Amino acid sequence: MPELTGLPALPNHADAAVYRILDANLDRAREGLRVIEEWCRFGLNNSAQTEQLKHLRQTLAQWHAPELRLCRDTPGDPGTALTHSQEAERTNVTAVLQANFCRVQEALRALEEYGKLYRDDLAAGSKAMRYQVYALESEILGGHRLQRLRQGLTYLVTSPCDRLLPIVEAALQGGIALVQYRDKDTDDYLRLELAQKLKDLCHRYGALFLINDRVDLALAVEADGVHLGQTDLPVFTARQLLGNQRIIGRSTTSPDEMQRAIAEGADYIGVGPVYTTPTKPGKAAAGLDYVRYAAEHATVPWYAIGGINTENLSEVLQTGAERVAVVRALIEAENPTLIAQYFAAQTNHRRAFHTVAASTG
Ligand SMILES: Cc1ncc(COP(=O)(O)OP(=O)(O)O)c(N)n1
Ligand SMILES: Cc1ncsc1CCOP(=O)(O)O
Ligand SMILES: [Mg+2]
Repeated sequence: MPELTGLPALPNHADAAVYRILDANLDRAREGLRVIEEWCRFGLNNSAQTEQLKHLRQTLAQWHAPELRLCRDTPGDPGTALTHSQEAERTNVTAVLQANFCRVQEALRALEEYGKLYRDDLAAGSKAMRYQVYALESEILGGHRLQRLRQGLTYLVTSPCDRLLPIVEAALQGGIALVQYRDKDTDDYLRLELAQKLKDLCHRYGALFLINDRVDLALAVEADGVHLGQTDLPVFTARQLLGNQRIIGRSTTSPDEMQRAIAEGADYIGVGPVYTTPTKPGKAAAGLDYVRYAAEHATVPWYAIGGINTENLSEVLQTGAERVAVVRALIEAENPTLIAQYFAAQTNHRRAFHTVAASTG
């Protein structure tokens, strides 16, 4: 590599290619940071995060030396014509943020690796910056997670079936806000693979993705959280493993369990089974009385669950629920999109009713 002092000699072909890689990735990282910065500034009104992102962009600009720009050859770059079909699919702010965090991290990794052939300080600086961006991602999307949890009204809990991915995608197209991967019997290596695919799918639609029972799997696939029953890990232990940025849900079947789950720091609770259900054989129904109790006493988001379908949904909503979780109603539906749309419309309508009722006293 040429000396960096004064005007550089023209680099040979391999060096020029490295310079072009560095040039392209410095631009890519800065552009991605700018997209994220705009949300911190105008969407979150968070001046500390906005400043941090601006500082990162300025550091990248300082690294962008003239000799790197000089090697740019945009018309001769075969990559400029390539677009990924998912680039066009940005259905909401979360999807935009996720895509841009990913873009920045990839660019920083390329800068770190190719930077080693250019300047050690650029390589080391890119590595340090990548860790800062990971931390920012969990801060921004983590806070965002709880916000999205509060907004989400419809929850699909999966059960094993041959066409799980297309069924979940169809439900997401109908507006499902959360998906929980629940599968008790499959081998772990297959669960890991499927969980990863489901997470990618959910995130493409801006839905939250949680894992049933298994904190280790949730960590492995970087899920948005876990759902734990009364005999699963304690919320406190899961919190130690998952930190504050991920969602922890807890099943409850009685007022005592509800109060304990809230005191232990669950971010949301399942309330049910409202009706007996073959999905949880042998489990007694907690009934509509418990739904009524939740409507009056729950201080965290809560999902009515258990035996809920299009026929009894209005009864559950009229008893006070505004969020519902279902397995069979969607997994066994002939048209999961239509059913999901129905659930989304009814729960939205109910929330609007509750909002008006609260504002008029
Ligand atoms: C949203 C939601 N609520 C309740 C449950 C039930 O959890 P659990 O009691 O641990 O039973 P399993 O689902 O593990 O059989 C849930 N999964 N999701
Ligand atoms: C997992 C779970 N926890 C309480 S009820 C239930 C199953 C709900 O399944 P379905 O919606 O098919 O009745
Ligand atoms: Mg469980």
